[in-house]
Amino acid sequence: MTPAIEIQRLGKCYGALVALDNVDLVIQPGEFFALLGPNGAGKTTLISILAGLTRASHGTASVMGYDVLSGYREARKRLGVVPQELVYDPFFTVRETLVIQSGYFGLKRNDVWIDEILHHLDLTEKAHANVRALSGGMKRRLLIAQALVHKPPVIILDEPTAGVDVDLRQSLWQFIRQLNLQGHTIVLTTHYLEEAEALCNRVAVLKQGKIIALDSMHNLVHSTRGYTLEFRLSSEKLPSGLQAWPGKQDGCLHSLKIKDSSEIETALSILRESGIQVFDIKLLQPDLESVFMKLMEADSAGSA
Ligand SMILES: Nc1ncnc2c1ncn2[C@@H]1O[C@H](COP(=O)(O)OP(=O)(O)OP(=O)(O)O)[C@@H](O)[C@H]1O
Repeated sequence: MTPAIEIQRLGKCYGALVALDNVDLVIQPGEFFALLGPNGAGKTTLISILAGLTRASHGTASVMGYDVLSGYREARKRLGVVPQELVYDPFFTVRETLVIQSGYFGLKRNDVWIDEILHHLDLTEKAHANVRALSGGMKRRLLIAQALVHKPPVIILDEPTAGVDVDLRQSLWQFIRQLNLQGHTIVLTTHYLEEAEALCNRVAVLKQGKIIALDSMHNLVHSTRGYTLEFRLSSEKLPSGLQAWPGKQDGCLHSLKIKDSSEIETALSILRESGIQVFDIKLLQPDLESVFMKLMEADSAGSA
């Protein structure tokens, strides 16, 4: 099967700064893929190279088998990119913007699809409004609509929900999920890790231009073994039986790392016997955020 995206030994330098450092990555058709990383990791640079907006210093990148340089037009036709920055032409209405964008891809009769996108992005009522009169969140929705006018098989969303309210986020994700179920490949960058965790099947974590983790979402989230038992006590001091357990403390709020359910039992019986009152108790499962934080810490320790 031709990969949706194939990147080999891709590098990008801005003077002495290495923004991408020999990145290899293959994303298969139909994947819902998360490209994560802290600010400045190189996500937008990678996306710009795929969209033909930035030239790589070395290496190759292709979209649905078309090289982004030598097969630029074919690659671009198959890719829809929602950019992070709000860029728009203030002189047109929402609908005109989408008709013009369709024209770039040689699509003359695209009204039915444009209506459908406007509906899903809750922009139908704004179809005839001038773009400059839209709120920030609506402008972002229009960017998403623009990226979808040519029904590209591969869709890259760079921080699509920044500044978008909760209601719209839900309907936006529903729409993107539906596109994914219809076979579109989705690549998402976001700093909302719970969104990535809920939506994506596979994930790459970039840091300083390098991929430091690449796995299925399930494997990555469960790569951290164990749970955290969090409880609020009547005392700042833990009973002596628990003092040597790994964990941390913030006043009367204590978090203990535990391996399995038998340790929950042990911890609770030690607390009961000590006579210290327990006000609140929670068992926290590992999530993408905790794994991400760990990866960042481990990598900094390794590179220090
Ligand atoms: N045009 C440019 N000139 C010089 N340096 C650049 C340029 N574009 C990006 N960089 C640098 O390249 C590195 C990667 O930036 P990039 O925007 O790709 O990161 P990012 O992962 O998208 O970050 P964010 O999450 O903040 O959007 C950063 O150190 C950035 O300062």
